[in-house]
Amino acid sequence: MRTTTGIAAATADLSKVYGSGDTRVVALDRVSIAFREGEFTAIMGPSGCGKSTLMHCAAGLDSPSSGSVRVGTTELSTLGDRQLTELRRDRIGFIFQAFNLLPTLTALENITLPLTIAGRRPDQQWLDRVISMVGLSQRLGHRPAQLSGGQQQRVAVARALASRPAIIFGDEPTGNLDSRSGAEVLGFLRDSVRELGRTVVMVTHDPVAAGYADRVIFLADGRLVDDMPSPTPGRVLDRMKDFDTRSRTS
Ligand SMILES: Nc1ncnc2c1ncn2[C@@H]1O[C@H](COP(=O)(O)OP(=O)(O)OP(=O)(O)O)[C@@H](O)[C@H]1O
Repeated sequence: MRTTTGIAAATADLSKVYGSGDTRVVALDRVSIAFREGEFTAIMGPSGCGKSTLMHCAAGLDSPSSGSVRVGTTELSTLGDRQLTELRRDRIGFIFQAFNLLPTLTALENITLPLTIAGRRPDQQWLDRVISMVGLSQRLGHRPAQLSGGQQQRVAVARALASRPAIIFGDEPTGNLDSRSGAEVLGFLRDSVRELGRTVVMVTHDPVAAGYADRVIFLADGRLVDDMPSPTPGRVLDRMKDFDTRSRTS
């Protein structure tokens, strides 16, 4: 689904504060960022800088303390719990570090589970395209225990794509994979953007993973501090080293 704005999701002055008094933590401090349609963005920054919080707020999994989030043209604060659940189900795909597959279901059943729960019929042509893109056509009857870690994450990628979501969020999607399987999954995420026209936003610690993205945004102490187009692993690594140097000298 194309919006008229060309923006798949955006935050404006998004802040998130956890706790109060001595335990108060400002996880996000007035972050304004737009994720453009058809773009693959990586979110990076030192541990605890707010990457996961940004992703969770942008995906409607967590609510802002102040500021706003929209997905497409929908302002999330205008939605009730049920509408928010439906928006997540219908318009957002998720891929986590843990594959989160149901062990008793086959690969195909796992892929179509969100659609089954929503009572929707899969768009068969789209599903076939997704399954062949991730190379699972010969494994559809296997259960997760009969698949390698890389294959299980491919099932999770196909599951995230099955409903043709406007935007896919990945939280360290290659964190549990060896480098070869990780490279495959990153290649599929890139193909989801290039070939299937999706929008992908991924949190990662890995400069090599970020090198697959079209753009890397960097957070530090809850603030957006840099925005790098056409990243390479080398440039991302240099930027990350810069954070290390500053935190040692400050
Ligand atoms: N539920 C919570 N309650 C209190 N503080 C929290 C909560 N979730 C996150 N925080 C704090 O907010 C800050 C940002 O956390 P977040 O998980 O977004 O960082 P991150 O950049 O994803 O970290 P990492 O790279 O280590 O996963 C951290 O200081 C964290 O301790």
